[in-house]
Amino acid sequence: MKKLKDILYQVSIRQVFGNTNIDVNQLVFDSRKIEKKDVFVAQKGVSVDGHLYIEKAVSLGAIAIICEDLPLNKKEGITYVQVADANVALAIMASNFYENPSKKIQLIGVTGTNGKTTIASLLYQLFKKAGYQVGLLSTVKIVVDETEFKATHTTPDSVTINLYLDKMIDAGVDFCFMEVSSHGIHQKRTEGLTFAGGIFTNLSHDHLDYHKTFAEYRNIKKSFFDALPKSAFALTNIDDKNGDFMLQNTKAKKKTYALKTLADFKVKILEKQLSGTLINVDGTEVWTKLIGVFNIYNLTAIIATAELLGLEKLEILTIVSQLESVSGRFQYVISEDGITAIVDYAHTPDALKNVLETINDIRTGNENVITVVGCGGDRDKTKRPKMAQIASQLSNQVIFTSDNPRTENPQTILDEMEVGVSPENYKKTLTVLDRKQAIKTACKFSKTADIILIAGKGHENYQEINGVRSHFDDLEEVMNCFNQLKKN
Ligand SMILES: CC(=O)N[C@H]1[C@@H](OP(=O)(O)OP(=O)(O)OC[C@H]2O[C@@H](n3ccc(=O)[nH]c3=O)[C@H](O)[C@@H]2O)O[C@H](CO)[C@@H](O)[C@@H]1O[C@H](C)C(=O)N[C@@H](C)C(=O)N[C@H](CCC(=O)O)C(=O)O
Ligand SMILES: Nc1ncnc2c1ncn2[C@@H]1O[C@H](COP(=O)(O)OP(=O)(O)OP(=O)(O)O)[C@@H](O)[C@H]1O
Ligand SMILES: N[C@H](CCC[C@H](N)C(=O)O)C(=O)O
Ligand SMILES: [Mg+2]
Repeated sequence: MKKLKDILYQVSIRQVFGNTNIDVNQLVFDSRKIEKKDVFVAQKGVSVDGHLYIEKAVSLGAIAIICEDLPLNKKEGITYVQVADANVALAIMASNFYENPSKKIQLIGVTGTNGKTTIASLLYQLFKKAGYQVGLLSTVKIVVDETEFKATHTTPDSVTINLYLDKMIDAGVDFCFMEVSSHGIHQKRTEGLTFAGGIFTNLSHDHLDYHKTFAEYRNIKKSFFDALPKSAFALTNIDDKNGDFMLQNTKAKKKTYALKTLADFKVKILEKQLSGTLINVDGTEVWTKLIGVFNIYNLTAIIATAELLGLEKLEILTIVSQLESVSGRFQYVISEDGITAIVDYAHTPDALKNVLETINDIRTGNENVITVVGCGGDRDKTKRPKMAQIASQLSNQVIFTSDNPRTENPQTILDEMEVGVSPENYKKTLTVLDRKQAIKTACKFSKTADIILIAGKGHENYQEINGVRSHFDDLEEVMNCFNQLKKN
């Protein structure tokens, strides 16, 4: 058992009622999960206020309450601690509770609009192949060296982060690569962690429902670099408009990577094919299975990171040529009749544009590009017309369909997308609400050499409609269609 006073170390406390020299069981922020002797941290959430559940937590056995606003009725025998910021307090307490695992590991955070999962997952692969024990906290999964766990968020809550970092310490992990989302930074999920390095990928339109303005979104990302310690490195994509801005106030060692601008780490693209890309790294030619200029940015970031973490250049380049693409990121299958289907997680305007430009770059000429795309419900609505315009502009045919409608009316989402299509592209577009049928339609429309892009859901193996998640897998669906075509 841990003492409450020990896990409160370095928390900014306003007032204490009761004894802090008490044994506590777990640190919990959801009253529904409270057990005897737990500490309940009340967070002012996005949809409800956790302070409303203080009494419930006490009735279920909580022995201490951490909150921003003290309740009027305090119960005898319960310790109440008023803190300046409950999210920050939770994160610091979570680090203390697990005895600061981030200090015992080389923790690298990856932030930016797109590319976080790709970079973190490739770094995981690279360091595993180099013989290290490695950890990964990503949108797709959490990995403690070789044991996989389900991920629910891109950046989990601070208790979950520290719990897995602690498991990593037990498993002898040397390096952990984690995605740092803007929600994560804003909700202080990464507060109090000791990072050995931070990587910035790029910044473009996303989450403007949550952050309201682009400047606010950008400043949140920057605050991650502002908080890095002097001992860490801060690696930025200097070709990105905001690459420089991110490192303006960091104390960490500033490092840059680029394909175009002068930078500490630079890579040149020599040849692009559907099977991979030939690159030049400081005079050495390397073949990679990764496709698309955006992925070469990701690759440059991982080569730079591996060097900054002390790996030998030759070893890095040898491993780079063996890296496999990440699931649901430009993952492709080719049918027996020679139709290519690409499944990609592009769910932002910039990502969709990059993927379609990549396809147009590697296509040979006469084939058609047929895109199946939708937009998620309960997410940034302003992405919708933009993504529809990009899809219709850069494809020969587009089928708009449902992504994860969540609690929204799927037809409304499609209507909001269609507003973005310019008149000259009207005839290219079609709406098929049901995603399975939309994929089938794309297959029916295509002939030998055509390319079908199924965008937005990548690795996801579910579709969320009205709070219910049913099994759905874009790759599985398109492969079924290809098999059906074969039979007919
Ligand atoms: C919008 C958002 O980020 N919401 C996150 C937030 O939830 P919330 O603030 O809405 O929580 P709430 O329901 O209002 O509850 C407030 C507090 O009361 C507590 N509570 C609530 C009910 C109750 O009966 N008892 C109780 O104690 C809750 O545990 C919570 O502490 O805090 C929760 C606990 O940490 C998160 O699970 C939840 O993620 C939701 C599920 C979510 O969908 N988040 C997405 C948007 C997200 O975070 N995405 C980013 C990636 C985005 C990207 O880069 O693409 C991510 O990092 O995953
Ligand atoms: N460096 C990049 N620049 C622009 N687009 C990219 C880049 N890397 C990947 N993409 C595109 O973005 C999609 C998502 O990539 P990835 O999953 O790596 O991003 P992410 O930042 O982890 O996203 P999320 O915010 O959902 O966690 C890919 O499927 C691809 O279309
Ligand atoms: N991390 C992103 C993923 C979006 C994926 C897309 N398929 C959707 O459901 O909108 C989000 O939660 O906004
Ligand atoms: Mg991700």
